[in-house]
Amino acid sequence: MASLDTLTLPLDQTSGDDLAAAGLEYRRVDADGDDFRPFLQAVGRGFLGGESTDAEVDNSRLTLRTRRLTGVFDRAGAVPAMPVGTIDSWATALTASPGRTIDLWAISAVTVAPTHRRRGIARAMIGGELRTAKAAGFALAGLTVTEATIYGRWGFSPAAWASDVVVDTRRARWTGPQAPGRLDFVPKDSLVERLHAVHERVRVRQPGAVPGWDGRWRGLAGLAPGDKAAERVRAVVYRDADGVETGVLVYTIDERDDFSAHDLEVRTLFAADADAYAALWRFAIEHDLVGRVKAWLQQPVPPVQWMVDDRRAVTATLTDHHWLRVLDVPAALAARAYAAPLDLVLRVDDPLGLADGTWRVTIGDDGEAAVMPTDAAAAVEMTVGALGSLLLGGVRATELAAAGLVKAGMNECAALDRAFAAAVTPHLDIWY
Ligand SMILES: CC(=O)SCCNC(=O)CCNC(=O)[C@H](O)C(C)(C)COP(=O)(O)OP(=O)(O)OC[C@H]1O[C@@H](n2cnc3c(N)ncnc32)[C@H](O)[C@@H]1OP(=O)(O)O
Repeated sequence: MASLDTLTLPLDQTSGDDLAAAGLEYRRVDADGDDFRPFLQAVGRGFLGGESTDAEVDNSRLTLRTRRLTGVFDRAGAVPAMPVGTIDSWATALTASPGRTIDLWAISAVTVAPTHRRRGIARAMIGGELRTAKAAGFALAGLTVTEATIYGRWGFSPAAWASDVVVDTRRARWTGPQAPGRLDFVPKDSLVERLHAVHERVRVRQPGAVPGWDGRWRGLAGLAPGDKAAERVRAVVYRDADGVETGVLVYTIDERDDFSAHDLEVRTLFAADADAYAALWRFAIEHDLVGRVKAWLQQPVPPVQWMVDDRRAVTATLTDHHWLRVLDVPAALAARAYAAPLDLVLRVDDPLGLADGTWRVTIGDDGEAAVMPTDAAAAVEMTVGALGSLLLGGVRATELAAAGLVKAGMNECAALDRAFAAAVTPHLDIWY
């Protein structure tokens, strides 16, 4: 279904009616129409950015043409063409366990004009996306968030995490593996293809990951208009002993007062195997005239901590990154492979009524889940948010039970922990 053209789906009637009752218009925006520039300016304003130039509008259009753009308009406003609410969405693929993906309704660009905040516009827009996604057969919706306080009320919850990493290179002597391949600088204008190719190898094995897109790669590569650091972007690739490109590092060096201790800012580092990872991190840490390496969206427990002699030279700050919302419990649970058998009755509470119900969940020795509706008494109860967090195995049922988010006995929690244990720690390595 990732191939489904979401642009052809109708607008949600409930949201349209709710907004109309408040004197507001809910309508789709065509990336090639007159509405597009004001839509983009509204998104930029919502995310505290400046006004987009013509070149930036053209660049954004390349991506947003394939997405479902929806705006909320106030015809009584001073500039009625400028939406007071924006949202975009598209069908993509979430890796549920290594080598297995499930269709995901991805949501982004959620903004409401500061003049119109806290009147229920976001509620209407998010509700509209969830109902549309559910009606189209999606089992999951997902997003990355500006604030952790916003989306829980709609059943989203963190399912994959990422770490912001800072390495003090003066303390970090390399003790990690010696990679057998080679490193080479490559030109910026080759990076869209290179980032795409390496990331595709990474993300299919990485629970919590989604594919990138050309606009994302252009941005990281310093090829998007308006990028003030573009001329400082450099890129290095790793090729293994067979000449296969398995890693790419894109970075800038930001000057500090001490000319021997600048900051190397990693824009992105994708490595399809351990050798590529070690080679690229070693390159960054041992770079001359660099005192600090900073890298965002790294693995929750970054392996580089184990590759230097003073592990406290590496600071990793964990943050929730990928929030999921279950829309169809049987389909979401069937998406992944499990680590151990399980047989229990699960009750899921969903205040929005999209994924409410009671199911018998049976996981066989083959790690496959069968999920059937049942009237039997539930041994385990949880909110739809808790289920979203457990789904990829990024958090243990025992931990959520301690927080009161899962209601189950110790034995049921232990069984859930064994079954849901992730083969690879969930991680999302891009913003979307
Ligand atoms: C996937 C993404 O795009 S993440 C980006 C989110 N957007 C931003 O951070 C941009 C800046 N912020 C905004 O544009 C707006 O404040 C939004 C989109 C976050 C909220 O829009 P609003 O129209 O004001 O929200 P709305 O009025 O529908 O609020 C619905 C509920 O969420 C609550 N809420 C809204 N924003 C926030 C917030 N930032 N933190 C906590 N609660 C919030 C409201 O209080 C309300 O709660 P209630 O139902 O208990 O009364």
